[in-house]
Amino acid sequence: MNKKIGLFFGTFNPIHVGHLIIANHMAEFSDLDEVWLVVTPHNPHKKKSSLLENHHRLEMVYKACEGYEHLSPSNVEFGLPQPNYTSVTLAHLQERHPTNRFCLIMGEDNLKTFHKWKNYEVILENHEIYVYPRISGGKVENEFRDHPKITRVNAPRVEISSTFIRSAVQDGKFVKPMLPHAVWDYIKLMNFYQ
Ligand SMILES: Nc1ncnc2c1ncn2[C@@H]1O[C@H](COP(=O)(O)OP(=O)(O)OP(=O)(O)O)[C@@H](O)[C@H]1O
Ligand SMILES: O=C(O)c1ccc[n+]([C@@H]2O[C@H](COP(=O)([O-])O)[C@@H](O)[C@H]2O)c1
Repeated sequence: MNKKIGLFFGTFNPIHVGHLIIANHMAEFSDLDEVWLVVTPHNPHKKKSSLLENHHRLEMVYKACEGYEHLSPSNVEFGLPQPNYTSVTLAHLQERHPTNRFCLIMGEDNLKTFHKWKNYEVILENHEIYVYPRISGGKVENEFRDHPKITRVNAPRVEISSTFIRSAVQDGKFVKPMLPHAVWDYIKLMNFYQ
């Protein structure tokens, strides 16, 4: 069956409620059939230090998606060259699942730097992008304004970050409401970010 899949890429170190609210909103309130949360081993624009191992980040995404029928974790980038360029991953997925239509889900912050991504023109030629609002500085390039392949989805803004959570856990703070329950329990059990 032809499915329209939204790909929500991230390092998810760890996945938090902000991510989950966006993924669920996209699955429920857009024309996407499913949302896949793709765990990225190495974002080309970020340093790899202080990252938990891939399988731990994936495990947390698994736990977060439990009970959400339309959300699935994906480890597709684990087997691809690093750093992980999204254009490479998209080409790989399209070849593996030729009948699916893959769209990118990104926050407005990422759209502002999208012109610096490798082969961004090719991505836009072959895929739609669903953008949700995020508070951030800078401006969206003119070429991406009113672009026929870019759709804005008015998802709620929840400004939580993984960086904040890592630093709070290290300081012994109780930040359980910012994380899916099972993710908080796993972080505590494994003594992550201490
Ligand atoms: N609170 C949030 N609401 C909506 N989108 C978010 C939120 N936090 C992160 N994102 C988006 O989710 C994707 C994955 O984010 P990522 O895993 O880098 O999380 P992060 O919280 O931004 O992490 P870090 O603080 O470690 O940089 C990115 O596209 C990012 O813009
Ligand atoms: O392909 C690129 O050139 C590229 C450049 C920057 C970021 N990305 C991807 O965008 C995703 C979200 O990035 P981030 O930093 O907001 O978590 C992450 O999975 C990265 O691999 C991809």
